Amino acid sequence: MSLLPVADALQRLLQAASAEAPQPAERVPLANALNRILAEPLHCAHDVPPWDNSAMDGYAFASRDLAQAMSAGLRVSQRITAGMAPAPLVPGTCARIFTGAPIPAGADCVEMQENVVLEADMARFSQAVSPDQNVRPAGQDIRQGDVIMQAGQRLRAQDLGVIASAGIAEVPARSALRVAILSTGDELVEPGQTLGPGQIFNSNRYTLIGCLQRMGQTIIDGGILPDDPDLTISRLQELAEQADIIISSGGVSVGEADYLGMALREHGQLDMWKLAIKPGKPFTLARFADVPVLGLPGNPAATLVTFLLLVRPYLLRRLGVEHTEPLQLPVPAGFESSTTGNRDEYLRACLQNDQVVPAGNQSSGVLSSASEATGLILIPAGSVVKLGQPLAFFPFDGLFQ
Ligand SMILES: Nc1nc2c(c(=O)[nH]1)N[C@H]1C(S)=C(S)[C@@H](COP(=O)(O)OP(=O)(O)OC[C@H]3O[C@@H](n4cnc5c(N)ncnc54)[C@H](O)[C@@H]3O)O[C@H]1N2
Ligand code: MOO
Repeated sequence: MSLLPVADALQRLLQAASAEAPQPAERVPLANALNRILAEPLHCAHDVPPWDNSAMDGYAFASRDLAQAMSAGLRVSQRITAGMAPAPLVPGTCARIFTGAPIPAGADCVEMQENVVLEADMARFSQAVSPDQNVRPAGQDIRQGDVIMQAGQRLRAQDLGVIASAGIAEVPARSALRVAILSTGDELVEPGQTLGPGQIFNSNRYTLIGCLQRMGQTIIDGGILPDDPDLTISRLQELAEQADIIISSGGVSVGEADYLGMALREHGQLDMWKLAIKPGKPFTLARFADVPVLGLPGNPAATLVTFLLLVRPYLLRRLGVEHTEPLQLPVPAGFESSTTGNRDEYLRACLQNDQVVPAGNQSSGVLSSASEATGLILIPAGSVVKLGQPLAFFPFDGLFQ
């Protein structure tokens, strides 16, 4: 059976996500909206800033009075601080003004105080100022009626600031997806318990919790599923009643105890299985009781890599995000590799002297190298790596968002 190229798998995942009903929108106070995804575009009801204001602490005046300002000086007729509504400027005078304060009617520029000599109430300017100098015009940042952000935008700190500057207190955001996570395997015990013979600690559960928490989604804990065909079906049924999506780890390869994959193939609808990706080959997309199931391979590095490269874009698209590609930068290879594989290989990698190098042991069963790493690098199927050759580097910071 040939392996599905990663690009095709991704396209199918995104299509499957787009085909689901849009996630409902809810109103979220701006202070709680970090990382939320806008459900509708936002319009600005006001000019930002709302009025012309000073960019400097200094003196506001009419530029036609410049010659007088530089010879005899201009009388200071008023003092304007930020937050005031100033009276119109008395013709032939200037106004003491501070950064952010409104420009009075009749003034069209501001000279900074460092270039002004003050004698009694007369301000004499030591250099020329042009019209509009040091004036921040109304609407310089945002114009009334402008769309400030599009639907599908994930809100970053600076976005919250922009929305606040437009006076918007609550935003329409996509509600969180209810994501069930299910760990499979008789060998698993939870950290904190005692390991018996043949047992290992469940690490994938925590990797997935971290990934989903970082994305702000609601986690339904499906616990550890023993290797039992009937229990597999009943647990999938239970979770399908509560969740929008089920993400499992393990049990999707070809072993005789890989009951999860069997249940999906025999009692659900299989969409895809076996991709040209390393680690992560047995990644499975299926539906069970009409709920999408994303079956991640159990090897801990495969769970991490397939979540970041396949599940994350799927979830983002479910939340209405159009551009789901992670940040990728070309970085020269600090190593060579002459072996070629038939799968796109994602190595856990570190940056070293402006080059990328593999981090530690790259076995699919080894996770500590992912902790050492700062991102993933891609070695496309069928290619070798030459020293200095640019490789696609995916920083974890871009992959976890
Ligand atoms: N004959 C073949 N064997 C395997 C193939 C194959 O093509 N033919 N593919 C290999 C690849 S590639 C992968 S990846 C794994 C994936 O197998 P499963 O998804 O069925 O995963 P399991 O067999 O259940 O577990 C694999 C491995 O991972 C450990 N594991 C599972 N869950 C957890 C967890 N929650 N926390 C920590 N570790 C976990 C498990 O103990 C196994 O060591 O199949 C290969 N085999
Ligand atoms: O697909 Mo797997 O190569 O062992 O992770």
